[in-house]
Amino acid sequence: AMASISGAAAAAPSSSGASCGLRLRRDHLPRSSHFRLARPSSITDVSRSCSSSSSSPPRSLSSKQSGHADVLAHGAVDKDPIRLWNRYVEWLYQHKQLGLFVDVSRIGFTEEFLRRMEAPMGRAFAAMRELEKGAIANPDEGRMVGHYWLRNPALAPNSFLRDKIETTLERILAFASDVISAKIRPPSSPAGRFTQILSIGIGGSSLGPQFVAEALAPDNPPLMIRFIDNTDPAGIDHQIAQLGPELASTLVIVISKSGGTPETRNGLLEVQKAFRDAGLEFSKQGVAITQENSLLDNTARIEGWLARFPMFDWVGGRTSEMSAVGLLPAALQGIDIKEMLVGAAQMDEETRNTEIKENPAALLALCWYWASDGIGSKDSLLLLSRYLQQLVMESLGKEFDLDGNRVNQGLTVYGNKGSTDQHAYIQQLREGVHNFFVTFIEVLRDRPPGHEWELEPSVTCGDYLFGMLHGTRSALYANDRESITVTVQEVNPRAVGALVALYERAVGLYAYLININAYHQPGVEAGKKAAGEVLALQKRILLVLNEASCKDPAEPLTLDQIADRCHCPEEIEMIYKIIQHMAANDRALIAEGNCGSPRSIKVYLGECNVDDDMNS
Ligand SMILES: O=P(O)(O)OC[C@H]1O[C@H](O)[C@H](O)[C@@H](O)[C@@H]1O
Repeated sequence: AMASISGAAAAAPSSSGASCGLRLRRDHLPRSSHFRLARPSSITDVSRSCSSSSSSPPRSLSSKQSGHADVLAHGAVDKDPIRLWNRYVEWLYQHKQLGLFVDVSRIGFTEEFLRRMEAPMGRAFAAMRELEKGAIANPDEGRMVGHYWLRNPALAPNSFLRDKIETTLERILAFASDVISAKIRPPSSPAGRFTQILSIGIGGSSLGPQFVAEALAPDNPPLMIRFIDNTDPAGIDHQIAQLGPELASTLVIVISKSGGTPETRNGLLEVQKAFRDAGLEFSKQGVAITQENSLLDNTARIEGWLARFPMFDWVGGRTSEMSAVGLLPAALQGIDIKEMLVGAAQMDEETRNTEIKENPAALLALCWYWASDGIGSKDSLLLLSRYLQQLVMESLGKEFDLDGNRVNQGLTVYGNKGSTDQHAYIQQLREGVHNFFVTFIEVLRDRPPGHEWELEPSVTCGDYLFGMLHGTRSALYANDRESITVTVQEVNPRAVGALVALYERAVGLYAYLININAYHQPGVEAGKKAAGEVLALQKRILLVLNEASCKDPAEPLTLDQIADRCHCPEEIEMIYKIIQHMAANDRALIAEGNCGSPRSIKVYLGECNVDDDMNS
């Protein structure tokens, strides 16, 4: 199998037999540094199955931004095949134990660039060493950053943390084994065992498990997993409907580091209702993964759920794949989680190397720096791009640097898999806006041994995928589009662990190069806060409408009147949107007039609510 990533400045990984793409985009040149950026965006493309390769489209530059044209057009790349081959051989990185290769030869960095980067890279290595020793590497949240300890507990800064990591891992293994062997079983399952997992979580509490399930779960896992990672009622209903009577055999894993994320809470409440409706006892089938004493943890404890596993303050959501968040669901699907940890630990070891050429994460970080954007994709690695999207964009997309300067940093990541991208957006990558770089994730073994067959003389389905990846790589390069290629032998737990560790480290090093905090996400809060305000406004609207509807006769209100009585005339557009949404969902609210002419609308409630429970 193979995978590919395409883009201009950054890169992303993917795993076995399919292709997947990611794209990294930098919308602003790093003002904090004196290094010139080649291109402001990137794509990752990973491919593994016979169906494809992928990447995503680069950011288009406005005419104003095209002032960067001089930067973007930093020259045609070297196309002399023999010089390129020499460059390939000179820069090819190989991790012997892991069978993993990184090829940066198609990124056109120069010797001079590397010399200039030596000192900043040295500082990044030093900062990373401090981080691993337990420094407060996430300064404004005052937290340590300890995901590297998860795969090597001996590195944890004290024995208390070490014990916690080790005990949690033992508990995960024991619990998974007991569930699989039906020692732990649901009370009223016809199958007499758990056969399904329903995972409820969002962001870092879902993307890693989704990626790993897609990449590594066997075709017939001991427990099948499905995900609720949104607050979309139709999506939730769909998952529950698909489970049908198997709800009685479903282990529900609720994952939230904070334990208070509204989407996750909503998913839990919806699923608990489905359990009640089916006459099932949720607590006998529920598991929580969250920080100790969070709202979720307390709920699970008070309700006596089947099990609780900890998340640690010092592990960020987007780097939690090797914590209970990623390991418990994986173990329950029969995935060898110890192998994942070994792969990650081996990659960690290698990415501590201060010799840049021997450090694949440093190579990636430098390429991102040079090109400043990237993407990748594949089939079993399909979800790698989405996983990396959060890892890269939530870590690197920052308004301010560590010194408080406004820098508006970031790399945009998108991607898909294999030839899928070939048939979608490669056209633009090769010929359109030139502000990206691509990362191909190549998987050498495209089918398990004994299953190969030639669908035409001398050619397998996997050969096609291979041809598509390398054809795309060449065709892009011929048009000056740079790429990185990460190659793994096959998609197995060790390789997936290694890829996760590789990209975690590359993000960490790159963040130091551009002097930003990769471990906080202040920008995420703004949207959450605004969402809360929308819900509060909806409650106020309902109170105002109720008051008017209780008059005799009921008094229909225009949007202006509602806004006025809510004391927020500036929110009139949001009031219109809220009423439109409630009317579309038959919420006891009657809107007369034409939605296309909002000023004509008059609204009242179907009935006056005198018992005042709307106030509660
Ligand atoms: O795990 P939780 O606390 O529920 O958080 C889930 C997600 O919430 C926010 O969106 C954060 O920005 C993410 O980093 C996090 O992964």
